[in-house]
Amino acid sequence: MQMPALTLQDYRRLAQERMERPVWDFFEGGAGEEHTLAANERAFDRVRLRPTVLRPAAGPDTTCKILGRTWAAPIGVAPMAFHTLAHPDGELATVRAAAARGLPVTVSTFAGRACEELAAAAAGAPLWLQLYCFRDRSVTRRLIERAERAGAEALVLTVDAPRLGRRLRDVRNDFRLPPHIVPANLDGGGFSSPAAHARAELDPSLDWSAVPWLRSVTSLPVLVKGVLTAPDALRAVEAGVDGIIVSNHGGRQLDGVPATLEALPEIAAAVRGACPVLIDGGIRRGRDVLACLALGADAALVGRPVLHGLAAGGEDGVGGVLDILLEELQDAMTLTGTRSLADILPDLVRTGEPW
Ligand SMILES: Cc1cc2nc3c(=O)[nH]c(=O)nc-3n(C[C@H](O)[C@H](O)[C@H](O)COP(=O)(O)O)c2cc1C
Ligand SMILES: CC(C)CC(=O)C(=O)O
Repeated sequence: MQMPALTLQDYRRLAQERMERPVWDFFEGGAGEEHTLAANERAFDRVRLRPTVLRPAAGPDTTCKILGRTWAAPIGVAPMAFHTLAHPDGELATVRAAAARGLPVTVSTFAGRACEELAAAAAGAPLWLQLYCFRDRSVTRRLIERAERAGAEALVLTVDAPRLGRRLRDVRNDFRLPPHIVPANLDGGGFSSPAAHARAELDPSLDWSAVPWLRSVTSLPVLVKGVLTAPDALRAVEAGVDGIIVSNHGGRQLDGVPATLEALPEIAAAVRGACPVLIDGGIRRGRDVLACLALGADAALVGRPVLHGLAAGGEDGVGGVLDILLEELQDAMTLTGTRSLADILPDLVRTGEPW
């Protein structure tokens, strides 16, 4: 009998057993020598939690409010292309699993399932759309209109990808999507090589004027994803964004940029509550979420582990991954004497040597 998966690492192993090597490499890989990719996870190994004892915190309140909506916990699913590569149900399974737990999903521009069916599956849980800006802005505008009509609640503009990073695993594998894997919310073709398609179609000249442009075509809140420094965070606030996602794209863009957990404190200090600050990259345990909040984030988004759950068991697998994170977060809150997210203050963490 197979042992049940108890950690996100268990799900990672289960997924690897099931996936073909080039697809695994596309999911897992990062840019260049993958130093930043590794640093994202390693940064959490330097965190030391400082519990407060004899402050009963059983059944801690994990709920949080982001952009006026209550999330069951400060945990969401980061946008990732082509969940259909991991499981035929793709994003439908992901959204169902997250929504059943009161958690939000950000759907990628390159989602493999239609945003209308995803919005229906979200059944009232928040659903956001991630945007890549195309050279042909009418493509982006049509995508926004479609998602808005379907019920998407916010737009997440990815700002760290004027060109796609050098993902050497994909280059070596000459990675191609199988013909049946296509972005369900985009028209046209030429999608088989994600790298070549991105190079040809995404707008390399995107600048801050994208934010007022988005405002002119939609009334949805706009977040920017991919900010790593305080000056850029301040520019984002000046541009009037509704939220900032501290992200290095899971180490897939520029190798050599810092781990997101390292970048977070200066950004949170600069933003000073002007808008929500979210983070993604390397979050693999419930207590990692606690560390993100202590260092200034309002919520944390999880990427690859969701694809691992999906590959291992479809909707149930994603549910399993999210349940582990939720239970580990409750565990960490109870054992640190943290009754609600308001109790999570910078003093909860110190930095030490990696475990
Ligand atoms: C397979 C894969 C596809 C991704 N696709 C997108 C995408 O379409 N748009 C985007 O903004 N970020 C994309 N990302 C980056 C994630 O949103 C996120 O920043 C990153 O995966 C978080 O790190 P983690 O995987 O360590 O949790 C992708 C990441 C992976 C692993
Ligand atoms: C299809 C790609 C542009 C999406 C992706 O792999 C990424 O954004 O990391």
